[in-house]
Order: sequence, then structure tokens, then C-alpha cells
Amino acid sequence: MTQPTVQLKDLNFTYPGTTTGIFDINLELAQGELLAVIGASGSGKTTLLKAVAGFVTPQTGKVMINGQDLTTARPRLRNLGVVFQSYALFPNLSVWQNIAYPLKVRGVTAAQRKEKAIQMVERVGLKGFTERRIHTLSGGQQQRVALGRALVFEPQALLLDEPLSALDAGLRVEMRDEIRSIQKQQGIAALHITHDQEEALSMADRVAIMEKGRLVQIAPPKEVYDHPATKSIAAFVGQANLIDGVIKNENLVETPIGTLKTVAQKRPPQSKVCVLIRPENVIPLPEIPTEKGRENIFACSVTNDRFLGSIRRFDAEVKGQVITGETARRTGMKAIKIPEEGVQLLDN
Ligand SMILES: Nc1ncnc2c1ncn2[C@@H]1O[C@H](COP(=O)(O)OP(=O)(O)OP(=O)(O)O)[C@@H](O)[C@H]1O
Repeated sequence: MTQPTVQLKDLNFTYPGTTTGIFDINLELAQGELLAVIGASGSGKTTLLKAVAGFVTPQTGKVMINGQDLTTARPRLRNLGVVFQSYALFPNLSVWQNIAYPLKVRGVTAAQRKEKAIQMVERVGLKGFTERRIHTLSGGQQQRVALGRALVFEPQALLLDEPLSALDAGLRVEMRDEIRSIQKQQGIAALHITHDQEEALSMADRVAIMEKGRLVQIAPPKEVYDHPATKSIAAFVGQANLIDGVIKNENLVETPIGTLKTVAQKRPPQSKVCVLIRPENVIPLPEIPTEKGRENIFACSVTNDRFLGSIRRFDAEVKGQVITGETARRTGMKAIKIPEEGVQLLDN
């Protein structure tokens, strides 16, 4: 197995005089991997990034970068490219001069740094803007400069702290693809901090979820979404209907909306569970089917119906319980169907 680029071992850091920080962090960032760290505000994402970057020094544990123990090394010596939410660019310098700056502080000759900076200007899609001053650029263009500046000195890894949160929605989506493609092209490992779970799911090779300073699940995006380790992760990642249930047998679970068929599972009868149903698994039916024996179909009344362009998000009330669904269909509905594969069981 190839050596991980960044390896965090049993890392603990508490802010002086507080009980907040990050606890028991174990994480490996493979070469070329983009790992997104998500979590609620205050869960410790930025603190984790600061520990990797060297802006805080953990009380215990190790930060290894390409096999070297850099736990207490100064930030500069770690050779990591960092992009923050606020771009922190030099307003009085041009695009290429901003990008060339890290090369200047590293003692690269003037001719070489101009050549490298101009190559990077093109790589981040700013050809034609080389001589422009920073204040004449849009937010997205400034973010490209920040990315170029973080990559120009061929860092060991890239640390991105909410790099897109200052951009408007459309540009944010465009820049996701852009950052991803530049990161892949460069073959560089990246730790991407974001509070935007959609951004994390769409960009990352793996997603790490933080809660109260701890990593609670690390897995590929699809696995985190389809098989969240806990109820709180299910609620945090994507939209979720979470209802209480009691296991009846290996295929059935009793819930407030009625008996739900599930795929075969091994929990013993009477176990209390949390039932997770994602909105896309709530299928609207225009009529209540008359035939008997129809499983997982429930008569409902629609209490809210939101038009979101390509889809509708609706609230269907079934026996006093609201189940949110999403559909591209435009027709009315009298019942919902929840396929058994769409019924996930989590510990309660
Ligand atoms: N310098 C500091 N001194 C004391 N406590 C701090 C300091 N910086 C952050 N904290 C606390 O540490 C916890 C984690 O903060 P951190 O900034 O890492 O969270 P975050 O997940 O990045 O949040 P956000 O999404 O809001 O940026 C919070 O409770 C915060 O109040």
C-alpha cells in the first residue's frame, strides 16, 4: 500500500482554558484523494485543519505528512497549500504577482517565478487576466487566484477551508467542478472543510463527519448517504425522514404510519430502531390501490407541496406523521409508496 500523504494519529487538541477542541482524531489522506470534512457549526472542522496546517499544536497525537512527523513543525515548514474562505490576496499586486508570492518567499529567482506563476494562471482558468489587479476581479476569479497561489509551489497537500462559501450559489457549483478537476490534474491530496453537505457529497472521494470535536464516520459519499452510521448523521447528510420503529420480524417493522416491509435484517423482534426513509424513496401514487395485500402503501393527505423547479418536495401526512418526499411528477397524490429497499434501520 502506498504511504498516505497526511496521517493523523490519536490527535487531541483542547483550546487553552476550555473543554472544546478535537478529540481522538485518526485519519489518513491517500495520495491524490479529496477528503471532505463536514459537520455542524462549531463541530471542530477548522480546528482539525489548523492542526494539520500547524496553526495549533495538538497536546497529544501525531501529524505525519508524507511519512515525516511534523506535529510541532511551524506552518511554513509543512509545505502545504492553504485556501481560506477569505482569499487574503494582496490587493495592490497583479494576478500573477499574487500567485508568484509563495515562490518569492521560498527564494525562487524572479525569472523562474514569473514563468511558473504564468503557467499556474492558465491552469486555474485566468488566461488573459495575468496583469489584472485583484480588486477588479469577481469573487470566483479571486478564488481561482487563491487556488493558484496555494498550488504554485507544489505543496505536499492542499487544505481548503470553506473556499466556496463567499460565492453565490451558481458560481459555487461551477467552482466545485473546477477545484475538483484541478486537484485531480495535479494529483494532489486535499482536505476540504465545508458545512455544505451537498458540496462534500459531490466533490469528495471520501467524506468525514465531525460531531463535537470527534470524527463519527468516514466513508465514500454514497455510503455515508445510504448507510449513515447514526441517526444524527442521517439527519445531517441530505434530507431524512426519521421515525421510531419496533422490529416485528426479519422483514417487518412497526411504525406510527403502519407496518413497513424491509429487506431481510438480523435485529431481534421487539428491538427499538430508528427508521430512515430518504425523500426520493417516498413515491407518490395518484390513487389508493384497491387490491388487498399491497405492502408499504399508505393513504395520505398532502399538507405542503413546494415547487423546486425540476422536482417537488411534498409533505404527506400519514396517521398524524409527516413524511417528506421528492418527485419529478406533477400529478396529485392520494397515497405514498415506500419500496422496501428504501427503508433503512438505524440504532435508536
Ligand atoms: N481560539 C479559540 N479559543 C477557544 N475556543 C475556540 C477557538 N477557536 C474555536 N473555538 C471553539 O472550538 C470549537 C470548534 O470550532 P471550529 O472553528 O473548529 O468549528 P467549525 O466546525 O469549523 O465551525 P464553523 O463551521 O462555524 O466554522 C467551537 O466550539 C469554537 O467556539
